[in-house]
Amino acid sequence: MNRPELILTPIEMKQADAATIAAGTPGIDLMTRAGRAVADKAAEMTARGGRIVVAAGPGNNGGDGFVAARLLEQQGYRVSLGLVGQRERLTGDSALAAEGWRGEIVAAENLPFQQADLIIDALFGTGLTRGLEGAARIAVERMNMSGRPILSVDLPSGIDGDTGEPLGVAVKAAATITFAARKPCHLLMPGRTFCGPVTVADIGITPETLAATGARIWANSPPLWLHALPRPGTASHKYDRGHTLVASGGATRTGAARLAARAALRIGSGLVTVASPPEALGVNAAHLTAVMLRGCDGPEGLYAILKDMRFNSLVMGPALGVNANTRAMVAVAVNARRSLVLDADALTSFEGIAEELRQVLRHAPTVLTPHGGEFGRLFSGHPDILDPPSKIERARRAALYTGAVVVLKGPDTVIAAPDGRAAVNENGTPYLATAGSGDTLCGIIGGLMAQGVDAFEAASAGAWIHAEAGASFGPGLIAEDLADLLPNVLRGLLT
Ligand SMILES: NC(=O)C1=CN([C@@H]2O[C@H](COP(=O)(O)OP(=O)(O)OC[C@H]3O[C@@H](n4cnc5c(N)ncnc54)[C@H](OP(=O)(O)O)[C@@H]3O)[C@@H](O)[C@H]2O)[C@H](O)CC1
Ligand SMILES: [K+]
Repeated sequence: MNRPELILTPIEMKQADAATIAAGTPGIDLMTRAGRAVADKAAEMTARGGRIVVAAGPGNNGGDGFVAARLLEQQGYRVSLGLVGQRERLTGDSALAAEGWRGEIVAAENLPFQQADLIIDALFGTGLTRGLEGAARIAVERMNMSGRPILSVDLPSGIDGDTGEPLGVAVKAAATITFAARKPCHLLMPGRTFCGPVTVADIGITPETLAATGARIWANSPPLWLHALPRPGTASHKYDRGHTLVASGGATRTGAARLAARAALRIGSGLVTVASPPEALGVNAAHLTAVMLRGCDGPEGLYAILKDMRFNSLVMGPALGVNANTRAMVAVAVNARRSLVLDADALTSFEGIAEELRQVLRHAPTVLTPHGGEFGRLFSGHPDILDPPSKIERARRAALYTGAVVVLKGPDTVIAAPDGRAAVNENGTPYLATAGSGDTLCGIIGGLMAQGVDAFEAASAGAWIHAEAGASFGPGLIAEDLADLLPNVLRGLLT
């Protein structure tokens, strides 16, 4: 199986860079390999003899641009190069790289972008510290307005490598070539949409060196969790595959729990039961077949059900109601020490009192699945959690604070564990933004935990599988479809 794909933050990348140099590879060699990779990619995108316009910045990103410019000219391209800043101010490896460029150097904002067959954006990479102003800003605006394809070196200039946020104006690239590993901005929104397809070039920094930085962010894909997915043995009994309990809302709010329950069953939970308020038993019974049904009158009812130790995984929140009753049910669930997924109303019931939730959560493996709005409500009054500009950091801090795995949903769903591990999902589809989609996701995660999958792997696998199912259907998707798309996704993973 492939290795999980490690994502490096700009700081970690600099550490890996420095460690490689300290181990004997000169920095200019790394830059030359990086520049060669850029030139190869540019040549792939442009017919021989075409016109390539390179915009170089004052740091090493610009150095990569100088190397690429030289190599492309040697290959017969007509290359123009422009610089932001003074040639004499270049230092270190980028000064060395600039020495290899014998052509003219113009001011970057005056480059003939309109006439380019390809623009190479080598203005700023991982060293960007603030929004672009002056000549750099004008150069980026002109590049974007030219309508010509742009290849960004490392990342689109103007995008923050850590967060994926534009710090002002930013390059809209047709493609991006990065080095050694992807950075968070290549996966997180909106950065991902500025990059175009991203190629990772090997410049001789080993996977061991990357890992030695202590990097703990991964692209969420099967190599991260496939080993943990349950595979029933020939002697498996349904009780070996766990029993998921899903709490239903009142008589007019029962659909969400059934969506979660069906997904839990499809993902392989041996048994699934909906715990329904007495007044909703009729409507739930009318719609359930393989999923079982139990009457459950609030916290006391739940306490009674959970005396049966075979219920090993609970899903609570979808349409459960935002109130003290829900809070009390969460407390009962947590005290029963079963695996727990809390979503929607089970989170919003703790609006502004995340401390109360944190107190109860210490007891059991728990996954919280908020979308951005629920996250903001739950942690209102916690600027330390809500304010970091990186979505990964926000999810991590929430995980650390609550002791739970946090799935912060969106087109770039981030899954974070209290120990600092984080995964970023990127296989979703906008069609998943539909009513009931989240209910299905928490059913999938609960169903995986019922089968003994650890919280972080269950949440990561659940987010990926859910997105894959949605993407496989595409236009017209409704939440009712999702559970029945799971077998096909599972077949692809397990056979
Ligand atoms: N990672 C690797 O293994 C390799 C990476 N390479 C390339 O190097 C860049 C990172 O290079 P670095 O020099 O650290 O950073 P940048 O080139 O991105 O930018 C730094 C310079 O830009 C100035 N700066 C920053 N923000 C702005 C701004 N908004 N406006 C104007 N100037 C700005 C900064 O100056 P300060 O004033 O902030 O001090 C620097 O002068 C990486 O992205 C790769 O492309 C290697 O070539 C190969 C190995
Ligand atoms: K760039």
